[in-house]
Amino acid sequence: MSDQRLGRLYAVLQERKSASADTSYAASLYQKGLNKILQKIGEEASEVIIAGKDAEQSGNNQALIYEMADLWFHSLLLLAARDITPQQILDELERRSGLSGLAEKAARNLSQEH
Ligand SMILES: N=c1c2ncn([C@@H]3O[C@H](COP(=O)(O)OP(=O)(O)OP(=O)(O)O)[C@@H](O)[C@H]3O)c2ncn1[C@@H]1O[C@H](COP(=O)(O)O)[C@@H](O)[C@H]1O
Repeated sequence: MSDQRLGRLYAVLQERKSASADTSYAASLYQKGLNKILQKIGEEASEVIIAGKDAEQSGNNQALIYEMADLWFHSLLLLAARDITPQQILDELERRSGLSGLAEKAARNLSQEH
């Protein structure tokens, strides 16, 4: 299943914390700091939006798949930088399963009022 592959990539990204920025893209971003990683996520999210609109117009999803992979990669890098495991995100999604998105949103709004 794909989440095993995400887990393997996450493990590589953890290892890259001690790698040289000259040989590792992940290491180069860690060394630039969290703000740089967050900036990359913003850029990749913008590229996903553009690719999503293009996919709707052209009927071709290829560029959207490519840009989404970049966004997932940089999101995994952020998780690794903060020592959050992919499993913790899957657990949060699991916690929400069986609950309508509308009901979940109502519960969120209630908890923000308190
Ligand atoms: N899956 C990826 C992956 N996806 C995207 N990218 C990089 O993410 C960058 C995003 O694209 P941009 O167009 O924004 O790149 P850019 O213009 O070079 O970036 P900036 O100079 O603007 O920062 C590119 O440099 C891609 O190579 C990735 N880099 C590495 N991996 C994997 O991560 C692991 C660790 O990689 P290293 O740290 O490089 O060893 C390896 O298993 C790699 O396969």
